[in-house]
Amino acid sequence: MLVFKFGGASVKDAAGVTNLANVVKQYTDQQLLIVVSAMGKTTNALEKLTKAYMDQADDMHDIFNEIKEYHYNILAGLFEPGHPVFDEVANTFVEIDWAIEDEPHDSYDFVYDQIVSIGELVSTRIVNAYLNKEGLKSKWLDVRGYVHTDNTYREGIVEWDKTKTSIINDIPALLEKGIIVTQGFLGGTSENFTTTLGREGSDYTASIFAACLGAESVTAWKDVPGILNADPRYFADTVKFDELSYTEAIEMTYYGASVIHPKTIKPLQNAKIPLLVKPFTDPSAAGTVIKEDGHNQFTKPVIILKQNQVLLSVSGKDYSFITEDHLSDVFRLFAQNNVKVNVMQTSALSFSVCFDLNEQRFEKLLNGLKQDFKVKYNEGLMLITVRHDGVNTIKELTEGKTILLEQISRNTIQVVVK
Ligand SMILES: Nc1ncnc2c1ncn2[C@@H]1O[C@H](COP(=O)(O)OP(=O)(O)O)[C@@H](O)[C@H]1O
Ligand SMILES: N[C@@H](CC(=O)OP(=O)(O)O)C(=O)O
Repeated sequence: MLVFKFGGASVKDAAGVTNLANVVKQYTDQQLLIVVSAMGKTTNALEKLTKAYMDQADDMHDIFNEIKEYHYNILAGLFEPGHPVFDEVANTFVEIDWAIEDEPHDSYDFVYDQIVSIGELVSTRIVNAYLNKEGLKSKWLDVRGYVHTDNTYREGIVEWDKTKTSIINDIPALLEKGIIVTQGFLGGTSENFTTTLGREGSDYTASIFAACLGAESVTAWKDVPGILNADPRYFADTVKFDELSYTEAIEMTYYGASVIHPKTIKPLQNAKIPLLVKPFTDPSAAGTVIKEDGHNQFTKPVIILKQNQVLLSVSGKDYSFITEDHLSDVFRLFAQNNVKVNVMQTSALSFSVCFDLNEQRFEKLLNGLKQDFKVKYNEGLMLITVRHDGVNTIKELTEGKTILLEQISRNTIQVVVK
């Protein structure tokens, strides 16, 4: 059996959904499980809605109406009026109406997951209905009953044993009957609350299903020809990798290559399942194959840019040396607030850490750190990572910029710049 993952870009409009169905039609001789993300930039819009609701902002209903409007336009491009999918989508949106009628709950991350998850619940309703309309036998599956997580909202940790048991118990028999369409990015807790797996986590969902089912391969259908040496949004002369090893792919995604979610590769590597990254605009193209013996050929350095970084330095209030005790206090606060470190550096009197900005978590982290340390920080920075022979590339990329932190290892150069 095959696992397909279609991301937001592939289903951003009615033409995208039609294209998805055309791709799927080429694989009707195979058992298929299809993981779908929210349409276009819906997750960003739902994040905005969550913030507006938590702040009880005046534009809360306008933001929500825009999200509904966007989906109803796509529906209108795909179905005749009166098709049952209109009601299915409306009923799914009603869950947000109910949620935002009440006073905001204390936990931002909990509310976030209950609201933001609607993006995938709606997109999969639309895709599933369209596949059926096109004569492809498919079934909508609520992923929250299969991908079980703990209750770390916005970053659900998958409970693998329980997840594997649920998937193996039901999915093979369902696949015998037809295609399965399910939501990426979502999980469910033991109390039946919705969690999300971290932004762009739908790739990870595909890998979870593939690993549990022993799939032949996973294909992530993207708006790029495959994995390139750099993000084509920022660099003109990119080259595509025909093959990559799991290890190189893990390193690239760990440093922030946003084409694949960082948690995706490991389960596939453990189960020896190849990951294909292919363009949804040209389904017969080879794309990139990530596999155990994937041959890494670096004709150009790999470049990874991470925007919206914070560089924070802590030092003792009494100018004392930074000791292991201090570091353990600092790391405890990072772990408690779910802030992941991208780069760190220690000197005698201070400890510097670079991480992605998440406003709510950052505020809590700062409050904690300020109890015991002097804290300085810069926001709005960029982390540049260059791998494989990147000395000249890093020089070019940092020209005219202020370097605030630099770290060099055998294969990798990282700089934080303003
Ligand atoms: N090294 C890279 N190779 C290819 N694409 C990359 C790379 N780094 C970043 N990207 C970006 O990743 C995007 C595709 O990933 P993503 O947007 O997460 O896809 P989707 O959400 O549709 O699954 C591309 O449009 C591209 O801008
Ligand atoms: N919709 C979620 C999950 C996801 O993976 O999306 P995409 O496949 O479009 O990156 C997000 O935007 O974070």
